[in-house]
Amino acid sequence: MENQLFPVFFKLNRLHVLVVGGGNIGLEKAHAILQNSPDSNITVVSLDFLPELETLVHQYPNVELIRKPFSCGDLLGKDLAIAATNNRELNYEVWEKAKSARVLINVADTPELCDFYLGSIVQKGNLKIAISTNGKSPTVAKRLKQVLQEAIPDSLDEVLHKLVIIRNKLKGDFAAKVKQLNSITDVLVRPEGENA
Ligand SMILES: C[C@@]1(CC(=O)O)C2=NC(=C\c3[nH]c(c(CCC(=O)O)c3CC(=O)O)Cc3[nH]c(c(CC(=O)O)c3CCC(=O)O)/C=C3\N/C(=C\2)[C@@H](CCC(=O)O)[C@]3(C)CC(=O)O)/[C@H]1CCC(=O)O
Ligand SMILES: NC(=O)c1ccc[n+]([C@@H]2O[C@H](COP(=O)([O-])OP(=O)(O)OC[C@H]3O[C@@H](n4cnc5c(N)ncnc54)[C@H](O)[C@@H]3O)[C@@H](O)[C@H]2O)c1
Repeated sequence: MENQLFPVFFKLNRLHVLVVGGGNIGLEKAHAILQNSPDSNITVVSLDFLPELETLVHQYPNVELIRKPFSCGDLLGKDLAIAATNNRELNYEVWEKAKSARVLINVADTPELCDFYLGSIVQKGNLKIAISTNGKSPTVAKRLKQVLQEAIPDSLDEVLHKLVIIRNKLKGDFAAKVKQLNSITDVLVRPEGENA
């Protein structure tokens, strides 16, 4: 198997993310997280911050910026960390400290050190699709996201809403419900032109 990554969907309003570095990459990662999870708890520790990061704080109350050099105490109480400074040795040090604190870490300039990658994300209402190229080409991940964003009809969210109603109305045991739900949604995978 080429890509052995296992995608998960974090509830970041219940977790706390540390970002070390308030430059371009720190901003990009914080922004990507907040686009998806606006209630994320994020602490950014950095010597200085891009003005865009300072603006983000006003928009997202659960984001805090702390102007200081990184120290291992910054990892206390954090669940995930992103090392995004412009100093490779320092990013390595953040990685070492995160590993001893058992905090999962993404080191933006060193994929080999990453416990997890951020994905390129398609959003259609309740539907979310995360794309990874196994770290090979984030640009291709971004392009594929654009293709899928266009290709998936907005009406799919209505389908999801209707299925919640149907799911709650179905009678019978678990197996019977699964059977009915599969039969109702069969149309989604039936080749075009084929009748039921
Ligand atoms: C998906 C996305 C999520 C996000 O960050 O939000 C993401 N990168 C995005 C964009 C992007 N990043 C880069 C470019 C420039 C062109 C290019 O290199 O392609 C572009 C494109 C652009 O900005 O247009 C440069 C880059 N990225 C990494 C390195 C280091 C290296 O590879 O060594 C370097 C080189 C630095 C240098 O050369 O100095 C590493 C990683 N970037 C990942 C994710 C992880 C792998 C994901 C996967 O498995 O595919 C991984 C491994 C770790 C991580 O960061 O989590 C986001 C798409 C946003 C969207 O969907 O719109
Ligand atoms: N994963 C990705 O998507 C990706 C994409 C492009 C670049 N990169 C890599 O990411 C790295 C960061 O790039 P950038 O453009 O964000 O750099 P940048 O210069 O814009 O930002 C670096 C930040 O690190 C902070 N910093 C420096 N020393 C610190 C310390 N001791 N404690 C706390 N903060 C400190 C600085 O204050 C600054 O805010 C580069 O090595 C680059 O190669 C990764």
